[in-house]
Amino acid sequence: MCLALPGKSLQQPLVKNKVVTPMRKEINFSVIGQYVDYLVKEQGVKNVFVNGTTGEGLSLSISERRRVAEEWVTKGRNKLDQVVIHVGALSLKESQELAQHAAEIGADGIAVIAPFFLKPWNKDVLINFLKEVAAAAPALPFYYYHIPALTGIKIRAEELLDGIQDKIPTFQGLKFSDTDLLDFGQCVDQNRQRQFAFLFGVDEQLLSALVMGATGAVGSTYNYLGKKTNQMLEAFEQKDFSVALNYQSHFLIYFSCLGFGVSQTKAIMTLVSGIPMGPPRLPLQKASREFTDNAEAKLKSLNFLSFTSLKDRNLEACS
Ligand SMILES: CC(=O)N[C@@H]([C@@H](O)[C@H](O)[C@H](O)CO)[C@@H](O)CC(=O)C(=O)O
Repeated sequence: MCLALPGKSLQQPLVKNKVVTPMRKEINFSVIGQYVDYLVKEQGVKNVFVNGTTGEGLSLSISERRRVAEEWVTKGRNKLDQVVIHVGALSLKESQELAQHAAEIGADGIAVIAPFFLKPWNKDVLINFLKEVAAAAPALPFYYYHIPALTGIKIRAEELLDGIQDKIPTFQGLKFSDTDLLDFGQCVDQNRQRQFAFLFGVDEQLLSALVMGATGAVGSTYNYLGKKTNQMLEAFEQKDFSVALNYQSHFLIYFSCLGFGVSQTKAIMTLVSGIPMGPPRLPLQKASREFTDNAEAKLKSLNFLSFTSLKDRNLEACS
C-alpha cells in the first residue's frame, strides 16, 4: 500500500499499500472489491501496490497475476488513485507479458525486482533487463523495486540510479525496501532535480527515511496502519516531530512484537478488517492459532478491532 504526504502531488504518492492476495484453496477474487472499500474508507489509503512481496506475486502463476491485477484495477476504478502492478519475474518474457498486460488494463504504473536466480552481476546488466521490461509498457511509469534481502542482488540503488533515465525514459523512481539508509540518502542526494519518487519500503524506519527525503512509502503494515501512518505523515508535514515519532514508535514497535511476515499480515488483516484473507501459499505457512490469539488480544487492547466478538467471523487466516 502506498500513502501520500498531504500536499504532495499524486505523481509522487506518499503511502502505497502492499496488498495481500486473499486466498482460500485458490485465490479469493470475490473479496477484492470489499478490500478496496476497506482501504479507502477505513484506512484512508488510495494507492495500492499489487502482486509484490506481500501479495505473494512470485508465488502466483502468470495467469493468476494477470487476473489479480485486473481485479484491482477494475474494483479500484473511481475509488483508488493509483494501482501499481509489480511485474518482476525470473523470465524476461513473462515480465514483459505482465508489463504489457498492466498497460492494457489501465494500471497506473509498473514495478520490477531484479531477477534473482540467474542473477545480473552488475548494474549495466540489471539496467538492461529493466529496460527491456519497461519497453513493453512504454507509456507506464516504471519503478525499480529494490529489495536486496530477498533478491540477493546487492547492487546499490544509488549506483543504479546514475544515468538511468537515459536508458529507461519512463523511469519514475525507486521502491526502496532496504534498511541501508546511507544508500537511500545517496539516492536522494543524487536526485537534485527532484524528478524521481523515492518510495520507502521498511515501514518501521519510515520516519527516518522521511527525514532523509523519502517522497512516499510502500509497505505491508499500511493495510491496517494506513490511517495512523497518514497521521504520522501529516505531523511530519506540520513539523510536529514529537507527534510523528510517537506514531512511529508506538505503533510499529508495538506491532513488531506481533511479527511482520506475509502470514502474520494476512492474519492481522483478517482480524482488523473482518475480510477473510486466508492463509498464504506454500512455501509460506499460515499463522498459528497461538499467534492469532495473541494478536487478537493485543489488537483489542489497542482498540484496533471495530467489532467486539470475533467468534462468528470467518477467520480462515487464523485457523
Ligand atoms: C520484506 C518485506 O516484506 N517488506 C515489506 C515491508 O512493508 C515490511 O513488511 C515492513 O517494513 C515490516 O517489516 C515491504 O517492503 C514489501 C513490499 O513492499 C511488497 O509487498 O512488495
